[in-house]
Amino acid sequence: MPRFSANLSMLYPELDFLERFAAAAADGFAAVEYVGAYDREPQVLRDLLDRHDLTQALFNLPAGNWAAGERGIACLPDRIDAFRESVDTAIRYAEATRCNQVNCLAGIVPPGVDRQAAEQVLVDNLRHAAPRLADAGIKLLLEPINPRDMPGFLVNSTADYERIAAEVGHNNLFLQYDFYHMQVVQGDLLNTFRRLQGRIAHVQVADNPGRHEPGSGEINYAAIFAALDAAGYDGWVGAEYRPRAGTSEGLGWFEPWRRRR
Ligand SMILES: O=C(O)[C@@H](O)C(=O)CO
Ligand SMILES: [Mg+2]
Repeated sequence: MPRFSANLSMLYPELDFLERFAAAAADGFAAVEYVGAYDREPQVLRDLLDRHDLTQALFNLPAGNWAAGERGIACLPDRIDAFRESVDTAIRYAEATRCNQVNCLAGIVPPGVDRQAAEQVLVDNLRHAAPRLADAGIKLLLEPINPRDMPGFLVNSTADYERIAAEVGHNNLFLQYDFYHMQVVQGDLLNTFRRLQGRIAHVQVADNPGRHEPGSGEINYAAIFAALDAAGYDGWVGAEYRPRAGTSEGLGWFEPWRRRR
């Protein structure tokens, strides 16, 4: 039976961030995830998780200046020291929230920087991060993201992940398999999931086109959820989509799996 995590960076946009924890719990989610909450004290997050009996399923390494358009600093040649500090910060937040996996957003290749050079910076940074996170009992994930939603983003496909993971050469580098991004970039969703399942630590779902609720577009999520079960996938499934109307009103797809208190 799939276990769902509410992605608080996209769900409940009608609420302030800290109010979204209660809303997700009230709607029957057992876990939450988000891009990052480094502007909050870790204990504030831990208190909310405890108060609402929620698991922290995932968050991202610090991703730079989000408002200025940065989407990760791991491939930026002039931010290597900042990246290495970000790993320590992420460990501190993961320990406080009992989160056992973090995603690395590779970043957008800056103008004038060669993609291969940016990828080498990413590889070197992941070689730094993977063992440190492993020592803390935290999985490091790498998420391919489609270039339509995030133009210039360095890691777009599972082939990119496989090439980079082979270069990094550390077993603590897993794949974050976002079905929405993978549908946009490469399709063949279930074959790819099955082939890479041993390296997939987290999946996320949204439909295409529009990145709205599962069942709103072309992706057969009934088949995908059944296949996750059949494959014995025991990770979280991140509900990471733009609600078409109110978040709670749009949770009809989630009915079979709500946690009933
Ligand atoms: O798919 C996404 O956009 C997220 O998983 C993420 O981490 C970057 O926003
Ligand atoms: Mg995602």
